[in-house]
Amino acid sequence: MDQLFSDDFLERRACTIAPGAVHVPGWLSPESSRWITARFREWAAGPVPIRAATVRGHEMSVRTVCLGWHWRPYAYTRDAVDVNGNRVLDFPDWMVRLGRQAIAATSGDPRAGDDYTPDAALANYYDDAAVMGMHQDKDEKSLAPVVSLSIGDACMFRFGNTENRKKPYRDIRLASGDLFVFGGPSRLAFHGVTKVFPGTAPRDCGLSSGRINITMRVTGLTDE
Ligand SMILES: O=C(O)CCC(=O)C(=O)O
Ligand SMILES: [Fe+2]
Repeated sequence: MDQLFSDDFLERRACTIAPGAVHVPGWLSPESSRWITARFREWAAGPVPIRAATVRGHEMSVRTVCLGWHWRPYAYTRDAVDVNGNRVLDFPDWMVRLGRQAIAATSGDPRAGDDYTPDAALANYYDDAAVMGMHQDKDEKSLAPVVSLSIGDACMFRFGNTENRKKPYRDIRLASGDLFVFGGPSRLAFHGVTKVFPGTAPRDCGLSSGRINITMRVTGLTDE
């Protein structure tokens, strides 16, 4: 039994999508997923409530609450100047540890995550109709990897190239519990979510409908 769930087993399940981009299906246990979903509900309540960011005059279909630093198109600030002016919640220590484990799990080197210290997270909620257009995560000054966790309904995640929104790209189904890390040559790859698959959330993940996605980042910013 121990053998079945050894690190080796998990490493073999990691799938490289592009250089520096790795997908690990089912990385989070149902118990961890439920616990994170409960935290997400707390974050969504404030001090900065979850909101749809406005991009070029249009509200996004995805709603987002931030930790550590508040993201708005296209800058990070400590205070949510486009919502209610409140300071966002601190970046939790447990999430730093989880981020380090994610880097270790996707690199195959148990020490690879030791220096990884994410300081911002975007926690997104997708309802049945929500999508996210192709974009780069490029408001960070650091090129440290982005760690992405998904809980709830599955989605189609489009992972593209670093040049433009067009082909070549790969469509990957991200399901509840999946980990996706993109760094190195893939750090500035365009990516987006083209579809959520309603009714696909496992019963034991803590979320009965919709999809939570959390991306951890290293902003490279300091308070002046
Ligand atoms: O929902 C996802 O899987 C991706 C989210 C994303 O790209 C972002 O928040 O920048
Ligand atoms: Fe992104």
